[in-house]
Amino acid sequence: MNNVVPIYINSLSKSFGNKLVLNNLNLIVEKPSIISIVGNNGAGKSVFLHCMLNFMKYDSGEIRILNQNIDDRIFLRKNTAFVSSDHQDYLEKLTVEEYFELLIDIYQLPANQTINIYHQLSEELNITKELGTNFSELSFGTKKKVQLIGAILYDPKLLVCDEIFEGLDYQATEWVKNLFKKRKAENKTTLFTSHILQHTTEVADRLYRLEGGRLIEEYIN
Ligand SMILES: Nc1ncnc2c1ncn2[C@@H]1O[C@H](COP(=O)(O)OP(=O)(O)OP(=O)(O)O)[C@@H](O)[C@H]1O
Repeated sequence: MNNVVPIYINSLSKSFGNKLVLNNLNLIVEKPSIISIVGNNGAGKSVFLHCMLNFMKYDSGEIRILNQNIDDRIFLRKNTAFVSSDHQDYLEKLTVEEYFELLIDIYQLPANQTINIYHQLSEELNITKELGTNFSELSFGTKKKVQLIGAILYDPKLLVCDEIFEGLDYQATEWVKNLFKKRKAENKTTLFTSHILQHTTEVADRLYRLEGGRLIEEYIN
């Protein structure tokens, strides 16, 4: 029996000064699935994802990912991946290939096999020419592709993507949707934010709107 709850968030609050961004927000994802969050600019989607993955401090609430409290940051980093909407500070000065090599070391992945996989994925996503380029010099969409490939290499149980479809071409968009579905078939959870409702409704099992600092479930036809 699978008792692992991918996401459990109870009464999460976060403010900046006197500006309350997350207001007793709750989210329970009880089984591997594809979850989407939409919301207006400034609604708090990115702040929510950063708190959830312990990249940002929050004021109060309880967050458990895959049954573990997020204070266990090593567990969190091993079992989750974050594809940010624009940059990843620690990546900026690495080339794409250096980043993938670093992941092989950190996650103790089988080197030859993983090198073959990232070359294959780089071809599929049309970024082979960028393997020697510094992350900071890549285009918006390419940065997302690189982070996605990095995530696939260590195959986390929870993949979190911020504004994933923005900046991706048609082919990459379809590729990402297939990736999310494949992950679900393998009992892994994906949570993504997006402004593009069409992609959201095509792929998500559950859709939430972040509004007034809380998540409100919307129904997908
Ligand atoms: N480090 C920070 N310091 C102060 N305010 C912040 C900080 N980060 C975010 N905010 C504020 O929190 C609110 C939510 O921002 P957030 O980036 O989470 O919105 P979002 O829903 O992701 O928006 P978008 O769709 O435009 O990306 C905004 O009002 C923003 O100005």
